[in-house]
This record gives sequence, C-alpha cells and structure tokens, in this order.
Amino acid sequence: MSEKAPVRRESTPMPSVPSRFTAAVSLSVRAAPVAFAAHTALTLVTSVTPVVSAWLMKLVVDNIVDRGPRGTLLALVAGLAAAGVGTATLPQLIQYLRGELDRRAGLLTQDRLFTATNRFVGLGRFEDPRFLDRLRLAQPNVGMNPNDVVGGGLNVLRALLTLTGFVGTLFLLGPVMAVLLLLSGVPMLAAEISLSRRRARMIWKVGPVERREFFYVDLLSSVEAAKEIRLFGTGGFLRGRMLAERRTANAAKRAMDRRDVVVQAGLATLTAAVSGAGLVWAVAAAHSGALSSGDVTVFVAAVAAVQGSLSMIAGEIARSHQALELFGHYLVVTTAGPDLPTRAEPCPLPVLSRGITLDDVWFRYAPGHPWVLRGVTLHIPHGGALALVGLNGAGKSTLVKLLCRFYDPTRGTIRWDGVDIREVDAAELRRRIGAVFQDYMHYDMTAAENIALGDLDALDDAPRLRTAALRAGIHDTISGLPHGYATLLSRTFFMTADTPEAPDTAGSPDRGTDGVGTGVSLSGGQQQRLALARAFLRDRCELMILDEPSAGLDAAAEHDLHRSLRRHREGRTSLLISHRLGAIRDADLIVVLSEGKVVERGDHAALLAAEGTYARLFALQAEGYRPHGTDAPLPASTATATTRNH
Ligand SMILES: Nc1ncnc2c1ncn2[C@@H]1O[C@H](COP(=O)(O)OP(=O)(O)OP(=O)(O)O)[C@@H](O)[C@H]1O
Repeated sequence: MSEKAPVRRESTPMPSVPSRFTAAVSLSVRAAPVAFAAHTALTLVTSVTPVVSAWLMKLVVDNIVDRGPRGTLLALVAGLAAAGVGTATLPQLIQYLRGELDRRAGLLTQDRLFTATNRFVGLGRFEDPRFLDRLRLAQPNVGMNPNDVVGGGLNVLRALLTLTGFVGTLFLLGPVMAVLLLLSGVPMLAAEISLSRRRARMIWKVGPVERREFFYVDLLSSVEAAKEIRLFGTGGFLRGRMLAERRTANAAKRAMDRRDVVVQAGLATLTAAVSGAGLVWAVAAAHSGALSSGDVTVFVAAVAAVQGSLSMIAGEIARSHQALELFGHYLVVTTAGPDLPTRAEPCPLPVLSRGITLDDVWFRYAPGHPWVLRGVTLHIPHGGALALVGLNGAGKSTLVKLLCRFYDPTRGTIRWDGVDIREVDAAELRRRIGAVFQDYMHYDMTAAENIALGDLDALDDAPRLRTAALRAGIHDTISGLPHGYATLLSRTFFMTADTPEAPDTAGSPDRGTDGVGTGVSLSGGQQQRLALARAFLRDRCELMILDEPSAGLDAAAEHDLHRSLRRHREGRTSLLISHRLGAIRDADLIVVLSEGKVVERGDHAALLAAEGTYARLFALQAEGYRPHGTDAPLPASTATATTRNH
C-alpha cells in the first residue's frame, strides 16, 4: 500500500484580487443589506456636496462682485447653507452606519470562520503553524473585516466622483493645470500601492512572531501557569521572551513606518509644489483679467479638492489592498478542502457486534517525523476489555487518536466490524465512542455544562447528569457547591447571574470576598472525575476509551472507579490505558506496546508467566509496596489491594 501523508498541510491557493473583492462585497451585503445600501447611498451623496458647495460659493462671490439680483443671492446662500449642513452632519450618520456594518460583517465572518474550522475532521490543521497564522489574521477581532474592503472601495468611488467634478471645473478654468494635477496623482498612486504591498507582506511575516508573543502573554496571565511561574521564578524569563517577540514585531513595523514617512514626505512635497504652481498661475491669470475673483476662489478650492481626492484615492486603494490581503486569509481558511479524505456518501457504520481490528497500522505525524506506530495488528473484541500498556512514548495515546480518526494511519487499516473507518462519517463514528483522554479538558463553565458537553442532549436533563456524576463519584462534591450543578467551575469569570460590578479586590491583601461573583475551583482529581462523568454520559456508546482515567484519583476513588468501570464495561467494548498495572490486570486482553510495536499480548496471568516486559513492570510496581528491606512476599490481602489500587 502506498504511503499517505497523515497530516494534509493546507494547500488552498490565495484567491485572485477580483474574486476576493467580490467575496468581501457579497459578505458585507449579506451581513447587513439595509445598512449597506444606506451607507453606500450617503457616501455617494457626500461625494458631490464639496463640488456643489464650491460652485455655489463661486456663484455667490460673482453675484456679490457683479451686484446681481438680491433674490438669487439669497437662494444661493440658502443652498450653500444646506450643503454645509449636509457636509457637517452626513459624516456622523455615515460613521454610525459604517460601525454597524463592521459589527454585523464581523459577526458573520466569525461565524463562518469557526463553522469552517469545526468542519475539519482531524487535528492536523491545528498543528500546522501556517494555518494557525492564517486563522489568527482572518479573525475580525484581530484586524480583518470584510467591510474594510467595501468601505475602502466606497471611499475610492466617492473620491473619484469628487475628483471628476473638480477636474471638470479645472478643465474649464485651466486645462494645463488640470492635466498637471492629474499627472501628479500617478506617482502618488504607485507609491501607495507599493507601500500597501510591503505592509501586507510585513503583517504576514510578523504573524508567527505575534502569535508567539500571545503565547507568552497567555502564560503570564493564566492561572494555570501562574503556579509554576511563581514556583520556578520564571516570570522574568517569560516576560523577557514576550518582550523580545514584541521588539521583533516592533522593529518590522518601525522599518515599515520609516519607509512610509519618507514616501509620504516626498509625495507631500510634490503636492505642495504643484498647488504652489497652480496658485501662482491663478493669481497671474486674475491679474491679467483672464479669471474672475469667483474663478480664483473655485480654482483654489478645486486644486485643494483634486489633490485631496487623489491622495484619498491612493490611500484608500492601499488600505483596501491591505484589507484584501487579510481577507484572502479568511477565504483560504473558509474554502480549505477537507483535512482528511471524506466520502461524499459515507458507508453506514454497523452496530458493533464483532469488534475493531487494526491491521498492520503504521503511523507518523508528518513525513519527516519518526514512526510512532510500526505495523500494529490487534483485535479489540466486541464486549471485551483490551488494555494497552507500555512505556512513555510507546504510542498508546496515538493509537487512541487513530481509533477516533483524528488522524488516518499512514499505512494499514482500522476496521469497525469489517468497515474501514475512513469510509464512514467521522461524526457518526465519534457518536459511538465515549472517551476520556489523558489530557482531558476542564471548561470554565458550570458543573452541569462540564458534564453535558459529553452529550448536549443532556444539557437540561438533570437526572442523566446526576447519574453520570454518581458513576464518576463526583455527585456529592457537586451537590455541596454553592449553586450545586449550576455552580461555575472557574475563578476567572463572573457567574452569569452576577455582574462585574462586584467589589474589585484585586489590590486588596485580603481577597476574602466569599467568592463574590466568581465560581469555584475543583481539585485535579475532581476535575478528572468530571471528565469521566462526561464520558459516562454516553452510556449508550459502543466503544469506551479510557486513557489514564485514574491518574489523578486518590486510592479509594481509584478503587471505586475501577469497580464501577468493571460493572459498566460488562457487555461493552473498552480500551483501557494505564500505567498502574493493577488497574488493568483483569482486562480480557493486555497488549504491551514498545516503540510502536506490539511486543506481548495475553491476559495478566499469561503475561506474568511469560516473564517479559509486563512481568518486569508489574514486579517493579509491586516492589514499591513491599515492606522496606525485605524480600518477603506481600500478605495476600495487601497484594490484592496493591495491585488493584495502584
Ligand atoms: N501531535 C503530535 N505531533 C508529533 N508527534 C507527536 C504528537 N503526539 C505525540 N507525538 C509523538 O508520538 C510518540 C508517541 O506518543 P504517545 O502520546 O502516543 O505515547 P504514549 O504511549 O501515550 O506515552 P505516555 O505513556 O507518555 O502517555 C511520542 O514520541 C511523541 O513525541
């Protein structure tokens, strides 16, 4: 069989600029059609008000100089006042509409982004730094908003309309000057576009640096890391690392800003030179009688407006270009193909009746990485309990991840009652599995929610939650919490019902606020029981996987847990991983993995008799329970307790 890359690196190409622009516009329209239409219409109205004002001003000045009819003058002044009110008020309305569009487009973008990431079947994408960089840049709260593209496009359109009006005016008054002014816009545009390209490249380049900086920020502000940081005194070291990343990002941004300053200064000098020349020409023309006083007024306004519009067009094109680059990351993420091959019409997954078979399974996390599983062949019989044993790094958890189809085997197959699990719907496969992972999750949510995340159908089903909690031995603890199952299991958030107006005790030496507003923290073992309850909620699952389910439990709890598990797994297929060999001694089949290979298999008695790895590990553990300095065998009762509880 040919080798398949287990982790498909993201390979979706960046869409072309026109398709990015079309996609951004359609997303903004879909997010808020009314606000979009109103924003567009008002923006276009504001594009003509400066031209109208300038012409009205010319007519007013000419009327005063020529002593025109009083009624006409009043009408012109009224028109000028109306245009002034429009110029003054419309920007506020436009700004509000822009904000609303930003918010709605941001919401839709976020929704689509995380709908897309949830669609990935496996874990590979989340271990691909390039993908993670894109995902960060594509988030509306980090900087990307499709509306920036639309807003930029509209501003360009507005500036173009204003420009057309004033250029027409200038052509009437001084065509040479009009051409000169327009030509001065060409280097401006070229320079701005080149700057925006560089800026977009810089943002992409510093992406990984900023992600690392956020990693250190997260460490320095998380309660989980706070213990070790204080114990080992690593705060200064981590702060140094964080600042080093910030300095690297700052250096890249500074270099960009310096280039910006030089280019903008050059452009401003050019602009000043052109408008100075225009002013000299207009004064000379007025002196010779070629232009009226009103003409000079409108000419000066037109030069300023044309230059303003040109600079706005150049700036907005540059900003839109940059926004389009960021929007491209969003499109790459949301249109990325599946991370693992999926069938358009998946095979139905049969009810497990025979078992799960791994046939010559080889696996490595990436093509350049070492093999983690090397030709594993084993059968987990239906209704049986299979235990996996092995030293750290032997590949046990990896095997579990393949069973859940978080990755596909690089070679070989895994069959569920004869059906290759690559052929079935991964979500359906996972619905049939209950699991507690070695690195189980704890959620900053209520106790009920922490359990219900195992099966959201049970979110409002108190008896089911209670049964699962009872089986995991955590019910009494939860019942004793201030709000029972509704207690927030977190000290880092406020309870939903409470408001952040609770007294701020951060600066107070005595934080004895009786937990005002915040939830409670559970111990590590209690959190592990909660994770077990989450798995037990899936009491109808066909395969139960328990990867080190009792590592954090006290001896009595572990004993109770294994008794409960034995009861629970009757007639159910289960896969158990534990370094505490007493916990798995009564499994139907014990498989010893070493460096990705099955090196021993059999039941407890057979493996002890074989005097191999398992027997050696078991003897080592039992040794720890022998009275000091004796070779005497343990008393029968102690031996039983030892092997069962440790
Ligand atoms: N996501 C990953 N990417 C790359 N390598 C990984 C990844 N996860 C695990 N590995 C590597 O795979 C090997 C097997 O790891 P695995 O977690 O399966 O071992 P294990 O038998 O469960 O060990 P332990 O008893 O310590 O839990 C290790 O060498 C580890 O470095």
